[in-house]
Amino acid sequence: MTVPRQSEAALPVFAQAVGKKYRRGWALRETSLVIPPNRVVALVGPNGAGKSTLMGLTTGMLRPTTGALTVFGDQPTGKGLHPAVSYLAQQKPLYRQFTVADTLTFGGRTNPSWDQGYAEHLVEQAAVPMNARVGTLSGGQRTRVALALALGKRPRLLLLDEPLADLDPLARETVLGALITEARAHGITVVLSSHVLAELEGVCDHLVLLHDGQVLLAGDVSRLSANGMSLGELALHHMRAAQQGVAA
Ligand SMILES: Nc1ncnc2c1ncn2[C@@H]1O[C@H](COP(=O)(O)OP(=O)(O)OP(=O)(O)O)[C@@H](O)[C@H]1O
Repeated sequence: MTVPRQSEAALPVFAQAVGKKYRRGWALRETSLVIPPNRVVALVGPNGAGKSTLMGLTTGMLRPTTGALTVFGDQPTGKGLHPAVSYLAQQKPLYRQFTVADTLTFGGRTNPSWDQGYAEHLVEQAAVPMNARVGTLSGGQRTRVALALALGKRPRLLLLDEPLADLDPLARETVLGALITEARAHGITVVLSSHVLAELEGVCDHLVLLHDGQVLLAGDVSRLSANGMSLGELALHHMRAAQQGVAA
């Protein structure tokens, strides 16, 4: 896959034959992948497929063993996130002793592109009290604060590693709805990893399916599912076929 250098700068993620080897073996092998702009991407695959590893390479927390990966044309340095990228880990690491207001102030101090008004608006929209300590919030409220922190940076790429795992079904629907509205309104590319395929249905328009450290399927859902399969059906069909060792 050859992409001119200039175009690479427009791509949220561009991976060329990327491999990542841990002591126990290869977590990702020869992975070539383009994540185009303005997509809401479902990053799916069975346990151990390499999803978190791909996220780690994109944030720069991990370095590739082989190949190269760029984020808007830049190789992640490992010295903090790319200025255009926000990352929300599953554990949503927030300071429990901080109030919500303190958390947003912290966001402002650590991000040059911080939009305080926008972050406050997102917290207010979620009806989370500004003066509440983070440690006293419910899982759903913490997720909304973590999202406000991630979006307040005004990222062009938002990485979410199983962000909804600790939410009840209603809160999942609300949080996803709010997230997608923001992403579409502001042209943010979102990469969402989840095992709950049903919740990605109607939300994600692009699919990256990993299996055993390799890309099994990647592309816009409308193009991949020519026979009308939903995103969930498509992913399950290919995962089953890969598990049985047959071509889908
Ligand atoms: N720090 C590490 N050291 C050694 N092996 C690791 C490390 N992190 C991940 N692995 C291995 O790399 C492979 C891919 O792991 P990864 O966490 O990227 O998968 P995943 O798709 O995110 O899985 P899950 O859906 O279970 O979270 C697995 O075999 C895992 O055991």
